[in-house]
Amino acid sequence: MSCHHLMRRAFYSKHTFSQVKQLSRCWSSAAISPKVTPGFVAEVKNIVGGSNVSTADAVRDQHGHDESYHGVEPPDVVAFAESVDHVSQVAKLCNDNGVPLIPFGSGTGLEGGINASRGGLCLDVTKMNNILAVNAEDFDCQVECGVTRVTLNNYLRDTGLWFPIDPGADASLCGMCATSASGTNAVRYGTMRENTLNLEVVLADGRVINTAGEGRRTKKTSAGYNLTNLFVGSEGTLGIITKASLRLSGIPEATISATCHFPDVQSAVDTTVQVLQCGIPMARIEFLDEVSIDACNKYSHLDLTVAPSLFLEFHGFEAGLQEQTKTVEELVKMNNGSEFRWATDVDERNHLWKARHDILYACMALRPGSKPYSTDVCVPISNLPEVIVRTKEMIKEAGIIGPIVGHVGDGNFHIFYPVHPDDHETLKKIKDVSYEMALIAMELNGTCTGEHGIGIGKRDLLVKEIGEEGLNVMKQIKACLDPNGIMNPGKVFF
Ligand SMILES: Cc1cc2c(cc1C)N(C[C@H](O)[C@H](O)[C@H](O)COP(=O)(O)OP(=O)(O)OC[C@H]1O[C@@H](n3cnc4c(N)ncnc43)[C@H](O)[C@@H]1O)c1[nH]c(=O)[nH]c(=O)c1N2
Ligand SMILES: CC(C)CC(=O)C(=O)O
Ligand SMILES: [Mn+2]
Repeated sequence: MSCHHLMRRAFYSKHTFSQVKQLSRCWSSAAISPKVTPGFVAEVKNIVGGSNVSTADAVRDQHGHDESYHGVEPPDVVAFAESVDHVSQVAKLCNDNGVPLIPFGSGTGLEGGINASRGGLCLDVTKMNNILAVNAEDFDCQVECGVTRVTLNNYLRDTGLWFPIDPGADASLCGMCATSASGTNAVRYGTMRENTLNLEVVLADGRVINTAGEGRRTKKTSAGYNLTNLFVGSEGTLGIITKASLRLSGIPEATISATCHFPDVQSAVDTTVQVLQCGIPMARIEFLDEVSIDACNKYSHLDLTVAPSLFLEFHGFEAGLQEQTKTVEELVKMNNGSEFRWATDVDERNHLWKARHDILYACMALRPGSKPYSTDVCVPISNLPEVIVRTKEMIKEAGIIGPIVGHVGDGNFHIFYPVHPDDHETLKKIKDVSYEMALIAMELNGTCTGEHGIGIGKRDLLVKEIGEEGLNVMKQIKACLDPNGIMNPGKVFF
């Protein structure tokens, strides 16, 4: 462990979140990585242009944290790339000088992925925001790394196509590749893994590769190793993704949303399993426990019954949907669920899903002034009731507030703990319960993260999940692609 790392660790363990935030600002006036010299900054300016480089505190602070509870760790310098050539030259410069290089998509991550724990250069790619091609007949497109999900969908509106992966946040599409994001539509449309056809990646030494070969954008390939999926979920530790070829889907002819509630968690999850077993191609099946529903009612002005609930969405042809909704209604009834509350008109549907996506902010409003500590585990769906019920017991025993929401159709769920950053006692309880929950998920053949990634928060869990040997192979791959260890150091592994 480097001296700098030890210093940081000691520092963070002794200070409150707000002190750290304040002090890291003072710190930030001095270079964290001694290799970021004025000469180095001048060379970066030569590459991307003076106006695309900043060492201002405000800019570094803004780039030193994501939407998670982790404190601010600003980089020494922020550079804005405008082309692949910029990215390639900056990578080579960092590599030659041993300067940490942290790719920045849009900063919506939830595991501290962009924190500059070891200082260095943050490469912001938001200016690379061109939609390069839409091949409507082939259901695919190619975008530069800074294009966000909402921008792409607005652009596609008149084509009858859309990009369905929806983490709620308006993340950059290559940031979504980097974290292997998914969200509410994954039960029907898959995750970033299934929807990425090819990536252009700049490696640590500046080389540029296309993971499936230049220009390839097929739905299938058996050509060699799957480099595309090596980079999906690599969290900026293997290279900078500069372009993505993505699969698109047809906008469904008809869409219906509904909510219903249940006497307990088990019946909501049993219903989900039975719906999937019947082969109903649900677009969304989201679980919200009674605490989340209460938070949603208050924050998003809904008037739902405060009970474990499902938010459902059906996509398809009008006639088919009638059959599907009828079957699901019957299954809900069989499991003692309530009547459906329908949301058929577009405004009503948007309001419902906005409320679901705003859950993070709704939960924080339960404790004004709090920050969100979010968790993310995924298990085989039949084990979902057990992990949720056991976690709820731990939450009750610890005396903390922990609303649960889940992409139940995938066996994936989150708990958001609204916590005051200075409340160490509660924070410790939350960390303990979260850790235990991840261990339970793994004991039940699950993973410690379904969609948010490892970042800095789950590094010790990764080795438990993958095993020493598996982790060693990951480290060997990293060493092969990034021998100087400059790519987002301190993320995914220690
Ligand atoms: C309110 C809310 C709700 C949700 C979520 C966030 C928030 C704020 N998320 C998480 C989030 O949307 C997700 O992590 C994004 O995919 C990250 O994209 P950014 O562009 O913001 O990456 P960001 O800039 O935060 O970076 C994330 C990581 O990727 C790396 N990175 C970014 N761009 C890169 C590039 N071009 N090349 C290489 N590495 C790059 C970074 O270095 C970092 O390690 C989520 N997610 C989810 O899966 N399901 C969900 O339901 C939700 N819900
Ligand atoms: C845990 C949350 C902050 C985000 C998320 O993944 C969700 O709302 O589904
Ligand atoms: Mn989620």
